[in-house]
Amino acid sequence: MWRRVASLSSSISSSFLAQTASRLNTWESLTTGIAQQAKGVIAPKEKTPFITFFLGGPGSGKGTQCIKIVETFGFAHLSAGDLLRREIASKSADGAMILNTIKEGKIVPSQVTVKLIQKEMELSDNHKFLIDGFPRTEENRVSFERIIGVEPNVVLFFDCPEEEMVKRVLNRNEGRVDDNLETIKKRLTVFQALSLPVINYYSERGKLYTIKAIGTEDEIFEQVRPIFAAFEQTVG
Ligand SMILES: Nc1ncnc2c1ncn2[C@@H]1O[C@H](COP(=O)(O)OP(=O)(O)O)[C@@H](O)[C@H]1O
Ligand SMILES: Nc1ccn([C@@H]2O[C@H](COP(=O)(O)OP(=O)(O)O)[C@@H](O)[C@H]2O)c(=O)n1
Ligand SMILES: [Mg+2]
Repeated sequence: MWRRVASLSSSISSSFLAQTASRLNTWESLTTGIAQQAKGVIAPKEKTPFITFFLGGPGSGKGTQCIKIVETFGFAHLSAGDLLRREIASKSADGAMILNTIKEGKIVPSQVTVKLIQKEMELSDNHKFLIDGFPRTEENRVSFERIIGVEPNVVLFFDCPEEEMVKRVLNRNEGRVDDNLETIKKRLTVFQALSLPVINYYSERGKLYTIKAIGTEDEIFEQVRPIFAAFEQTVG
């Protein structure tokens, strides 16, 4: 189980800690754990999380490359879109709202998406995360930082011409309600207006790696692989 502990990370939010602690049953068990570690009774097991955001327009190949990174480097893959679609399928209270938002090519309120990501991170045994299709807006970005309390280590941007993205999405064949020309056009507008500012934000902070997302899947992976290979020693 991936855990972050206050004494090991001052940046973690109190709500995240509280929820983590409740999964460990009580605050007492958490603080006892910290005390034991401090005394060297047990070796610390917690690893600092390593967070990667995969950004890019619809059909730019984010999900495809995530699968390759999982296979090669053992990351956990959290697709924001998949988590939202799972919520629709589970007929949860937010399901109808999420479905309408996706059909319209708009962005689901950040609170909803971040909570789903948070739950997956907490349940994961892994400490290395590929967060795919998130953050898609500045609101997404700020909400993640506020609720999860951490920033990404690395951000990848899959830069793909619109024409190619449209072609790929129309051929995707996964039965998605948003893989039609009308919704794709809306999604591309949303991407330009709301997602590009997030990409620029990470570029200004020196965290962005731009991938030329044209070519075969393997050719694109040859751009992606060295980024992760370079971090492999430090990530663990
Ligand atoms: N390099 C590529 N060349 C051609 N088609 C691709 C490439 N990478 C992915 N695809 C296909 O394009 C579609 C969209 O890819 P996907 O990984 O789902 O993109 P995203 O998650 O960015 O929307 C899928 O059908 C996928 O198989
Ligand atoms: N951070 C996110 C990610 C996806 N979504 C919604 O889910 C849809 C599908 O996202 P996705 O990541 O599966 O899409 P692709 O880029 O893989 O085509 C988006 O168009 C949004 O409607 C969202 O609202 N917020
Ligand atoms: Mg995808």
